Amino acid sequence: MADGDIRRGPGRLGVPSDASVILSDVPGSFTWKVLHERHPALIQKVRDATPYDPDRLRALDLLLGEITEGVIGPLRGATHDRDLWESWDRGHLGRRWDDAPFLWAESYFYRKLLAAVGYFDPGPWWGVDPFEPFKQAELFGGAVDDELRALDGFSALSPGEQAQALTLKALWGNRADLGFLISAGGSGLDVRVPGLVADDSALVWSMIDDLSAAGASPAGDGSPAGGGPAAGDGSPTGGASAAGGRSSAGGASPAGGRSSRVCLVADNAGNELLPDLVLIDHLLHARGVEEVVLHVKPSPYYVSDAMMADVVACLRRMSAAGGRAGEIGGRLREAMGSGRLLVRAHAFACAPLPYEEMPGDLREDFASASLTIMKGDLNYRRLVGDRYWPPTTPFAVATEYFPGPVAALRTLKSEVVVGLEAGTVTALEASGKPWRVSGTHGLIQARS
Ligand SMILES: O=P(O)(O)OC[C@@]1(O)O[C@H](CO)[C@@H](O)[C@@H]1O
Repeated sequence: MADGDIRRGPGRLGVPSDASVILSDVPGSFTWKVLHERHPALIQKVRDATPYDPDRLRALDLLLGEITEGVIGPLRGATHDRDLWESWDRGHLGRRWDDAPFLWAESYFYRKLLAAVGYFDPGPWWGVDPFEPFKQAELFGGAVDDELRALDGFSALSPGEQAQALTLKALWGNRADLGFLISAGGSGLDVRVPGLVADDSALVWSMIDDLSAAGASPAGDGSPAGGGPAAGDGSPTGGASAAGGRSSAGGASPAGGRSSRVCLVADNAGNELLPDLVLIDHLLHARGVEEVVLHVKPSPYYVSDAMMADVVACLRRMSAAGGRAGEIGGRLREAMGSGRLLVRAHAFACAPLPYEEMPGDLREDFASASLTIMKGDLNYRRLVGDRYWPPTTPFAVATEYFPGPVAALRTLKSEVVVGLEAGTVTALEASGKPWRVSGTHGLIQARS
């Protein structure tokens, strides 16, 4: 494929021709720095965090050499996902890392890092998560203690305030991104800007309320469960048992034949996954949603991306915290046991491709959901396409291909953005701040 073709990417309905695919080939640019500064720093951190043997250390050195001076090399040896990666290659093997799409190059880097540490190889390093030390430190840090304790005051909020608080916790939890923090350095991220650059939260909650209203109340008393962020029961402890929610919502078909089912596509573990789980509990327990499917990564990815092991660790952490956090953790365990909370780890979750290219089974999963909530920056890039979109391109146009209602909760940590008002773009540009990539700004976007 010629360079021009890589930039243009596959054609898309409704995509302006100037929305070129983001590469990393401009020295000093944000994407170039991710490949040339963040990834080498991460290799060093991984080396320091785990006492690897000489073979693993040599492999990490080779990877460092490849990403700094070499071209994109193939996966070596017999690996379980060779066929997958062959199908995901778009002619980038053998090219310079900088010349592949940024999304492709980053994803493949994480796969090669797992190869270097022997994560998939039979032997002593099989299944040893190179990012586990960082995730553990975060999960057992004081910030998580504070967040879990804060749940105790939650029931004092009005239902509308609860809806707002849950959404914002889940949104800003996305700042807990250990890969991004490597670039941010010891001082951490700059202070967040509270006003969102786009805020479709009212639409999100009205979609959720539609689901609830189509069934009976989660309390099983026949009263409507939703009514917007400011209506309904809303209390995480005030609803019915799991069985009550299931029977009430199960008979209805709120969205043209869809069942009351929400997919949440998780991003980071720890301080992001915890509020996601609290939100899920709220949907199941207080909003009458029948079933939630939580999508996680099948293997370590982008440092802190959540896997099944992280879901289990968060539930244990909640239970151990006691109080309201413990209650929520207990209900979520029950929901997992009864099948109302399903966890999926689809291979495509670690694919270097936009969701537009998702396989049929994943498409069906999202198509059968009344709402899919995409968390985080990488999911956003994959949802709308990792391109230099004109920022006023409507979110609905960029997600037109998606097989069902979809919402995005994201802090801005990369260059792509759509769905902004022209005035908002003007004001953000006038600020002179790196608002697209600093992790200080957030958005909630949705289309029904
Ligand atoms: O998906 P997340 O955790 O919100 O962010 C992933 C991320 O750290 O990686 C990319 C740059 O390397 C950006 O999309 C973003 O900064």
